[in-house]
Amino acid sequence: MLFEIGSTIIMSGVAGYAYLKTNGSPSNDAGKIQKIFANSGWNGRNGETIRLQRKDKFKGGVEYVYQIPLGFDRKKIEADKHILEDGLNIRHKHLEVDLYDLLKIKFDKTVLKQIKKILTNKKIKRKEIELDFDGMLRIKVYNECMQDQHDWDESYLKKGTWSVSIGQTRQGVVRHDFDEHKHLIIAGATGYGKSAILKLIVVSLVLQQLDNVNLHLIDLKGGSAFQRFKDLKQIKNFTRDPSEAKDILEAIQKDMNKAYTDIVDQGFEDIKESGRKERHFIIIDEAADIAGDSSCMDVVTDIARRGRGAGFYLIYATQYPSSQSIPQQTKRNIPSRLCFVLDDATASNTALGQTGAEELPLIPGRGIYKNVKSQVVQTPYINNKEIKKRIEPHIVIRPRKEEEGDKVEPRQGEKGGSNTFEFEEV
Ligand SMILES: Nc1ncnc2c1ncn2[C@@H]1O[C@H](COP(=O)(O)OP(=O)(O)OP(=O)(O)O)[C@@H](O)[C@H]1O
Repeated sequence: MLFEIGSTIIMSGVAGYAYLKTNGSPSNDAGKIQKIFANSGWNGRNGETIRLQRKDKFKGGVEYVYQIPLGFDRKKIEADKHILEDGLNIRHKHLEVDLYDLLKIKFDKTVLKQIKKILTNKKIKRKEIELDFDGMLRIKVYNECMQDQHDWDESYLKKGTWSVSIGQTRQGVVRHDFDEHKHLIIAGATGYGKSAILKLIVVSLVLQQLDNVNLHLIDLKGGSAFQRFKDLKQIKNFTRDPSEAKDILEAIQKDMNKAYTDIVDQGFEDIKESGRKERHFIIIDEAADIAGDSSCMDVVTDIARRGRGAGFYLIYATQYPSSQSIPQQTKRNIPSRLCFVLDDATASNTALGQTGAEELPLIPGRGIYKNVKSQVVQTPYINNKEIKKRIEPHIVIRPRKEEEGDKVEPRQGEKGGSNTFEFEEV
């Protein structure tokens, strides 16, 4: 009986598979792509269509290489990539079950369970695509979604450098090298990973450049994400109070001016050429809260413009990207962006200079990192327990206010000792 049910299902599966193959219906991805291009008006000016040149299989997907017609607007397709992705994920009346999956079925009492599993897997799998242009249009179709969490470990560090891991793609780790690309704007709706990546950047900088990194943390979000860092010996300024932000920014600007003059006076073009080792990071989390204060924003813009040469790098995070929270001049001086999901295309355009962030899946840590080119990444995730473990050896117990006059020297924190700092877990 079981055998009969199983073999009937398999035979109808094989028949369905053969039907789809011979019928030439656009159940195959190449056919679907061609149809989507025609229906979306993405073809060339005279209606010329893209032409499939090659189809290469790789592990986990297929790459389709197309010749593109004259007048083809690649920006339009990049912006509307989701249309292509949605089209490829439209299901037919027949589920596109692989013949290979059917042939793997074992005829025992679990046969129905196995078939159900194959069909369920098929239903929840979503294809994702990547686009590339190099004279040809390359569309990589992946059979499965990107992994939705990458736990951070020490292998993400690159000791002695200013290059920090910012994301993971299918091809590997994506890094932001602050000495090369300098400042960074981070945007994203609440709850999708801004604080998490800021914490990871702080931890990475501390562990990679223990003696050379100077951190200025301006945490205006009202939460306590940065609180755990405030007693690190690398912290030069820390505030959660918007009214203190202006004084701190002005003091940083003064130091930046001095560093800049020293470097230029010594005949160097920038800090890298001067061989100086120290760098300053000004990290502002919720930048929108100081956006209305023109004196603060003048300093921010000045750091964005002149900080690169002096080794003063800005990391500017906001959940409300608008022309007010990210002024045009600041934006122009910060080409690197990391953007998590945003409410709409306008916000994506403001933060990223392109649409797309509004179409990201609702997965914490999923973002678009844009430097020279933009790519979808999953930011590595470090939890608070791991952060505590990593930074604890670098905590110093600072003198309390009343002791300051007595010039008490800061002491190094000891693991498990009486100086162990208490952390607030958020
Ligand atoms: N890269 C990631 N991988 C997996 N989970 C993540 C990642 N980043 C964040 N999360 C999860 O999402 C939660 C919210 O992240 P986070 O606090 O960074 O958001 P946020 O954008 O800063 O939000 P808010 O602005 O409200 O503080 C985290 O507590 C964590 O559980």
